[in-house]
Amino acid sequence: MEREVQRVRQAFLSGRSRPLRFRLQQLEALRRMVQEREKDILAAIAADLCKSELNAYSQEVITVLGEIDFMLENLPEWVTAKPVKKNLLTMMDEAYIQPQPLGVVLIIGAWNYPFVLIIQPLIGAIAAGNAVIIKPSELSENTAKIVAKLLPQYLDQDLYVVINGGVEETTELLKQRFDHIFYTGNTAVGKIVMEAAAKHLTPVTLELGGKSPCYIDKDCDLDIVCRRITWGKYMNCGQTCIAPDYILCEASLQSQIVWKIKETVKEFYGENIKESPDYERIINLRHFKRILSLLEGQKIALGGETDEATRYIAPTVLTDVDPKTKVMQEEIFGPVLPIVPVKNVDEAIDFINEREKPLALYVFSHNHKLIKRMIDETSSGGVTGNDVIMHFTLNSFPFGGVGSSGMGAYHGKHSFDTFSHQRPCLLKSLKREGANKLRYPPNSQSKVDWGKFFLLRRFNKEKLGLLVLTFLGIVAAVLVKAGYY
Ligand SMILES: NC(=O)c1ccc[n+]([C@@H]2O[C@H](COP(=O)([O-])OP(=O)(O)OC[C@H]3O[C@@H](n4cnc5c(N)ncnc54)[C@H](O)[C@@H]3O)[C@@H](O)[C@H]2O)c1
Ligand SMILES: CCCCCCC=O
Repeated sequence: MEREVQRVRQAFLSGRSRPLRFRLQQLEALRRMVQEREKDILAAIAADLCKSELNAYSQEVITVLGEIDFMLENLPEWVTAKPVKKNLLTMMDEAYIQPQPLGVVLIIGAWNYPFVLIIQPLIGAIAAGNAVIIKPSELSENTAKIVAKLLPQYLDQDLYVVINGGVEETTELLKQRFDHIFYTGNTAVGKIVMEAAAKHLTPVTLELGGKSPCYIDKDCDLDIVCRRITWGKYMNCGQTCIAPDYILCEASLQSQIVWKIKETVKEFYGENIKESPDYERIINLRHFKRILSLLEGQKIALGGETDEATRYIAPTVLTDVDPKTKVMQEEIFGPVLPIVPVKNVDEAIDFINEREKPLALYVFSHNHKLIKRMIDETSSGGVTGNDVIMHFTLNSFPFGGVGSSGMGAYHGKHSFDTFSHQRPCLLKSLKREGANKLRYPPNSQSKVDWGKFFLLRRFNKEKLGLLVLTFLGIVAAVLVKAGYY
């Protein structure tokens, strides 16, 4: 493992990942890979999650292609040094921020969207000029294999390396020194990753999970609300990091919500859900059993049917759920939707704030003020009002968690920033030494007074002010040089 990381570091130190032209070429090659090998990629995702190729394309491949196009279009501007405002002490100098690659980045992916969750950060890391080691999830083994097979056929083989394996291999990998670790997965392993990173003072991005609440106000169109929630909850069989985890609403709304979700489930997946190409399966038996255990002692208002052999769990709704029960203590990550009755929006806000900060928050209401209030008085990674999931699709948004749902963010420019160091560069001339006497010892009250004047004085008309200050600066420099101070 050590040797493999060393090899990637040597490739980074060669400098070839840095030029803009190279980054663009690699991103274009990645796009070619996705386009030319689309069938293989879709087949792998489909095999891992019992997903139709159409769904694999729309949930994963579209996002990847959109992200590559966005990078190709904007990268030339992002890599350019940005001049910054100067003060009087630096106004004759060159001052700019130069984004630079961090070095060797480790990307650890999760299984639930196994392609996009490793390729989207990879796009950002390449765009920022880094070398990358990618560790796909071992649970989505087909996607892990196809990525390991295809990437070296299209990308630089020494700069971008896939290492497959499980806990043992990841543990070994985490002992190595990286310049950034980007991890997607559960919160418990997030802590392990952060602890390992701390040993080398490596910065981390942690894309974690949590229980994303969904508040339904009584002032709303329940037909539409339930269609949107049904879509976001049962997509990928509930195995989506930002799926609505549970509903908070007044008790009187519960029966209508159950009825409308039931109707929508029929519309989306037909009478025989097991036959629907749009309804996936649970990733493995361990997760299947874990989700089943969450149903114990609950009032099942819809669904509840299961089939261990195919890891099928029907779209399920639980009503009158006691917040102290197990289903409300952990992220469900399956097609089970508890409804927890609350008296009003105040109680809903308290409920959310008493728990860990979620990755997403959803609020449904005709009342715009109520939605704004929810946003103001709670915290979560992201929010969508009157819909679910959709904030993920906008790459001008930073995507990430807060508190126990994660740290750092990515997508679009935010990915580029995550994998870049914003390096401040100040280039001075070796001339004009006279002016520097103001800051050299021995200090004096008049030097301090000049310093205060140059650095603390605020002028309304900035340019005019700077001109005056420049003039005064020259006078001061002349006086200092002549030995008056
Ligand atoms: N925020 C996001 O973007 C996002 C996206 C997808 C999933 N998630 C969250 O991820 C969770 C589901 O994923 P998961 O954790 O089951 O995926 P997982 O089991 O695939 O684990 C994630 C990665 O961690 C590695 N790993 C597992 N145990 C490890 C250990 N002990 N030491 C080192 N590495 C280890 C795995 O090899 C894998 O690559 C949910 O909580 C979900 O909300 C978050
Ligand atoms: C529509 C794709 C959503 C992907 C969300 C990633 C987290 O699981």
